[in-house]
Parts: sequence; structure tokens; C-alpha cells
Amino acid sequence: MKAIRGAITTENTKEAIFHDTISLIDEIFRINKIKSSDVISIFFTATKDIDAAYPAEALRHNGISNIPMMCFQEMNVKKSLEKCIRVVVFINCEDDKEVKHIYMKNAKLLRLDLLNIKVAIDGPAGAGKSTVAKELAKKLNFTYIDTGAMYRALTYKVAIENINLEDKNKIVELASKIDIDLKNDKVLLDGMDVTSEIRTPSISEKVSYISMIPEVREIMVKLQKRLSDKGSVVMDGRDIATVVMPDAQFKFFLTASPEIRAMRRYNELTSKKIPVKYDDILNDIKKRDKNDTERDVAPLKKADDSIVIDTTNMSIDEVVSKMYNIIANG
Ligand SMILES: Nc1ncnc2c1ncn2[C@@H]1O[C@H](COP(=O)(O)OP(=O)(O)OP(=O)(O)O)[C@@H](O)[C@H]1O
Ligand SMILES: Nc1ccn([C@@H]2O[C@H](COP(=O)(O)O)[C@@H](O)[C@H]2O)c(=O)n1
Repeated sequence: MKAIRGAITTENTKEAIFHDTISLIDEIFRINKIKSSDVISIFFTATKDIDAAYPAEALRHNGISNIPMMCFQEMNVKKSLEKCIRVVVFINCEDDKEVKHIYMKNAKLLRLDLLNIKVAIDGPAGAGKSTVAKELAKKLNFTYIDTGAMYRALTYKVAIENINLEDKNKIVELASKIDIDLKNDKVLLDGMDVTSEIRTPSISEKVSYISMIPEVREIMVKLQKRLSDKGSVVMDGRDIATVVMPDAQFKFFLTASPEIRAMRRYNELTSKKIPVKYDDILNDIKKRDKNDTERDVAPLKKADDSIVIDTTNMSIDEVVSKMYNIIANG
């Protein structure tokens, strides 16, 4: 037995409810290659603003009379999608049958995560990419992939193995051997949690030298492309819209003045009791920007089709909402 979910938005008239319910059920049957004799039962919910007809009535009217059906009112959650009919269809089938859940019209917003949407976010150090990307991914229920964390993890490994930054061969060899994984906001290096270790000023200072090495980029980009292939993702970095996900449906380039970016980073580190000087951070940011934008391979640059968001005078919430609205309305 399996359950197939679906939803569709409608209008509060009998005609619209009948039409949209039938469209939804037809699509669920068509895409999942099921017939009414496979169906055990169907449960519908409708939002509070739908009272002109029962969705189940639409199916009866359309000739389906032998499937047990029930209609309920959906929980009335504040700011939730209006005029929406949700359904769950229980079917008899083989255990290994792959089912596809169907979201139509504005109900697609309920499960953007099922639509294989790629969101690319690039920008200079401290522009707010990872903070915003993480929030946005949570709001959309997408997977978040922090590519900077991968270069940082390699840099951390280079540092603990005492490898000279000039020794490119050793660094590339290490890059090809290490295992980097991103799981539940944690960065795992060969299975070890290095989430905080990779964010220290000493790693930030070195990372753009490591990320300049073309063979290192090749290894990282291959891994990032593989990760981007898993459903809907938000990925942030420097070359995401240009190299890693050039086909992303949504591309953003976040920026802010170097002074604001340095101040944000200074506040972040001092709040964690990490002793730092504002001027050192500003210099590191400027140096990294220079290295990242001037390197030969995949330099940091805005893709032609990226939307620029200057976050200098915007709060984190404002940036996230702006991006979310662009995606939800896109
Ligand atoms: N719009 C904003 N307003 C205020 N603070 C912000 C804003 N965006 C991000 N920050 C803060 O700025 C700091 C840097 O942000 P974040 O680490 O997300 O930047 P980043 O672009 O990912 O940087 P890096 O490339 O160096 O990793 C964090 O402390 C974050 O909380
Ligand atoms: N796609 C990327 C991501 C990062 N880098 C390099 O890594 C450094 C650290 O990245 P953060 O986002 O964590 O600050 C960054 O300065 C780049 O040198 C990259 O090259 N490509």
C-alpha cells in the first residue's frame, strides 16, 4: 500500500471546486499510472474559505462511486495558502512502486522542494550568503549546500597536516583523498565534525590561496555538481551561478560594502569571544575579494542573469523575504 499526496488551489464556487478536484485526481491517476480499482480510499481537506461544495462530490459526479472518501476542514493556520484543496490517495500497489505527489496551480508553493529547483547565491566574503542561504533553504524546505565550507575543510586539513601553501601537488593529492560531507548544518571532514574549526580567522586567511588551485577547484566542483543533483537546493559560493549550477532557475549575487561586511564579521567573531581586530578583518576581506575575483579559474563574478541584492542597508529577514518572494512568484 502507498499514499499519494496532492493539492490544488481553486475558487469558492461549485463549478471551480468540481473542475479543480477532478483535474487534480486525474493528474494523480495519470502520472502515477493508477486506476480507480487500485484505490483504497481518498481523504480531502479544504481550507476554511471553501464551502460551496465537497471535493468528494466532484468525483461522485464524475462517476467514481465505489471508493470510500472523506472531506475534512484543513487547520486554519495563519497566513497559509488560501482556497486550497489537499488530498491523500491510498492505493494498493507493490512496495517498491515509486509514487509522485502532485501539486497544481498555486499549491505548488506548498512543496517547491519537490520541483527540483536550483537556487544559486554568489557574492564576496561576508555579504551574508551563508546566513541568508541557510534561512531561505529552511523556509523553502530545500537542501542547503555551503561550498565555501568545502574549501575551508580542505584548508583546515592542509593546516593540521602542516602542508606548505606553496606545495600545490600535496594539496591536490590531499583534496583527492579527503571525504567532505555536509550534514544537518555540520561540516564533516573524514567523518569528524569541523564546523567551528573551519571558521577561524586563520583558516579564512588561507582559504582563498587553496581555492585558487585549478585542480582543487575541479575536484570540488565535481562534488558540488553531484550534491546539486539531489532535488531542490540552495547553494552558495563564488562560482555557483557561473560554473557549478549555470542552469539554476534562480541566481542571486549578494553584495555589501567591505566596511559593513567587515563589521558584521567582527561582531560575529567577538560575540563568540574570538579576539580579533576590525582592521585585520577588513584587510582579510579585501585580500580575499581580490584573490577570489582575480584568480584565473572560475573567478568571483556576477553571472549575466543573476539578480544583484545589495544587503548594505538590509536586515537578514529583508534579504530572505526578497529572495523568497522572487522564487515563490517565479
Ligand atoms: N543583512 C544582514 N544584516 C546584518 N548582518 C548580516 C546580514 N547578513 C549577514 N549578516 C551577518 O554577517 C556575518 C557574515 O555573514 P555570512 O557568514 O552569512 O556571510 P558570507 O557571505 O557567507 O561570508 P563568507 O563568504 O565569508 O562565508 C554573519 O555574522 C551574519 O549574521
Ligand atoms: N564556490 C566557492 C566557494 C568558496 N570559495 C573559496 O572559499 C573561500 C571561503 O568561502 P566562504 O564562502 O566560506 O567565505 C572563499 O574566499 C573562496 O576563496 C570558492 O572559491 N568558490
